[in-house]
Amino acid sequence: MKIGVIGGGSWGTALARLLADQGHQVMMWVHEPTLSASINETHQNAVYLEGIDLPENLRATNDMEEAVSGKEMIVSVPPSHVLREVMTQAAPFLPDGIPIVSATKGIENDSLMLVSEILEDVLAPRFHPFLCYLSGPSFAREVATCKPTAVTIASYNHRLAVKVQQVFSTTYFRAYTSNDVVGVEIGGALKNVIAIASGAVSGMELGLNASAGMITRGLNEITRLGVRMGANPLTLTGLAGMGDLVLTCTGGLSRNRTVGFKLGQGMTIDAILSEMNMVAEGIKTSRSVHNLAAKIGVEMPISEQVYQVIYEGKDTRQAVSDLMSRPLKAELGGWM
Ligand SMILES: NC(=O)C1=CN([C@@H]2O[C@H](COP(=O)(O)OP(=O)(O)OC[C@H]3O[C@@H](n4cnc5c(N)ncnc54)[C@H](O)[C@@H]3O)[C@@H](O)[C@H]2O)C=CC1
Ligand SMILES: O=C(CO)COP(=O)(O)O
Repeated sequence: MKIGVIGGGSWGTALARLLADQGHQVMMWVHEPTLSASINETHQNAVYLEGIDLPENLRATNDMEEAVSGKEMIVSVPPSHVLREVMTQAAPFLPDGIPIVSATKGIENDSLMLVSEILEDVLAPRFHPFLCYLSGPSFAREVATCKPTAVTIASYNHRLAVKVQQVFSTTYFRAYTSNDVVGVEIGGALKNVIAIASGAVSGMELGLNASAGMITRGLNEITRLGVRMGANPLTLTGLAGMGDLVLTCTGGLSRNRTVGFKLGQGMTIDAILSEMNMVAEGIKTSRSVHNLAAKIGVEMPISEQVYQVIYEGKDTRQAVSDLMSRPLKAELGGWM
């Protein structure tokens, strides 16, 4: 197949490499003008996935038309804050009737839209039946080094999900299908916020009990929001929910966990961001969740503390103290 990948960050590059590894002709659109030339010359993405060799049938371009027109499948992987802008640029060149696979995780700040809602906003209705969402525990570097990985592909269109599942699955990459788009999206977006909290717990050296408590209560509030928005709670016990939450909260490769760890050690968010060239989606998502939870009346105590630490400069130890002194309650209240 001829496949276009929109977004040449670490995840776009890892997915493009996976597809090229299967023999497909892959053209990857990258934002930075100098990066496309360097990828084509060196067959490495030195900025976002250093040290990984890329096959010759993976090419990069800055020209959106070249990346999109004439393709038989599109993979959309920009960070969520530029997704609307980038896919608006791509829309005029999209061929009709081809799968559009989104792998971005996040919730848009001002509109509070999920990635699926942004894409449906930007793309004409005839493209909507061809949208699907790939999510789950999948560090780019591990996928790029062929480590066994399992993900979920969600779509309202079951036949499309099965088709895309077959295109992506390899001996080391196993995709499951789901019809729960909202559940898969909420899991992927919210785990990044909880990973910041979990990293902060480690940065403050609060111990393993606290980490396990944070992950479990994090899953509780993710499920509460998901169910309110129409998700199947079982989706949130699956790969795109608990799976990705555990990976991101515990894995050293997580950018979100690293941001939280540094906050827990006392660094300011500005200082942390000044040394990062990659995205930690949980930073912006915590702001969306703060507004979304207030708008629809869902209690999200951990996400709210992450918001206050990042956007209001609250001390991380005070945040933990505030969480521990909330009114006592039953474990399974709220979403059952
Ligand atoms: N890296 C990973 O392991 C995984 C990432 N994801 C998700 O994939 C999405 C993309 O993240 P990564 O590939 O990790 O990105 P990254 O953090 O590796 O790189 C940042 C990306 O943002 C792009 N960018 C920055 N400013 C831009 C602009 N103004 N216009 C267009 N593009 C711009 C850069 O070109 C680059 O592609 C995120 O939603 C992330 O949560 C999902 C699963 C795994
Ligand atoms: O989404 C991811 C793994 O599934 C990547 O997590 P980070 O963005 O925290 O690195």
